[in-house]
Amino acid sequence: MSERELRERIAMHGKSIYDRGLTGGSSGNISVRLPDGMLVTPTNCCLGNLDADAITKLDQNGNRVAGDKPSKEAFLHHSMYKSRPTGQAIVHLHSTYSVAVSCLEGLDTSDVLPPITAYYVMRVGTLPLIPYFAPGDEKLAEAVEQAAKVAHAVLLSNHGPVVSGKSLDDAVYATEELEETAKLFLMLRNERTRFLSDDQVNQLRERFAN
Ligand SMILES: O=C(O)[C@@H](O)C(=O)COP(=O)(O)O
Ligand SMILES: [Zn+2]
Repeated sequence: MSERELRERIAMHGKSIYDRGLTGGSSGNISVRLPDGMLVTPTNCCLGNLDADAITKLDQNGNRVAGDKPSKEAFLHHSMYKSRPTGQAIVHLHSTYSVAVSCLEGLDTSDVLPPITAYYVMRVGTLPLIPYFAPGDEKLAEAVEQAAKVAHAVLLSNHGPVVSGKSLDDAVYATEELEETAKLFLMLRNERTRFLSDDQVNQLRERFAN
């Protein structure tokens, strides 16, 4: 895809995400890796109203070469790309159910959500919980870089998900699946639930490795 097409695709996904209430106001950010840097949404912009030409282009050192002032999480995206060599895009949202889960006590911090459905295992798999740091804190980027060595999706405590994918479409779809699974998790919290077995999960992981 050309840079122009990628810019338009970021704007298209941003609008779709915003219109469905998956992130509100000016929350969330999206990036796509380029051979010579990355495209990232500008800071304080509404994902529902992105101007493709204003999307920021950063070089490999994080210097702005085009577009508006970048997201304050641009260096977090940069850190995640370092740990995910096959990652081509990253999506960060304040999707309500995922954020709700990120605020719960007593989570398994190595893998927050249980294997409720096959599609969750296929699209997301493992979801480490990152300790709380303020948005834009460099320590947040360092923590994500470490966790992203073993998982392509992470959940920021009291904040929201950050998901990388082999394409922008993949990153968006995985973030949406994470949100649906967070919703199911909360719905099922007080129910006796049959999760997928270890064997079922391992079979899915072998067939659909991320
Ligand atoms: O939660 C935050 O402040 C950021 O993580 C965020 O979602 C939006 O920040 P910008 O991309 O700088 O607008
Ligand atoms: Zn955020």
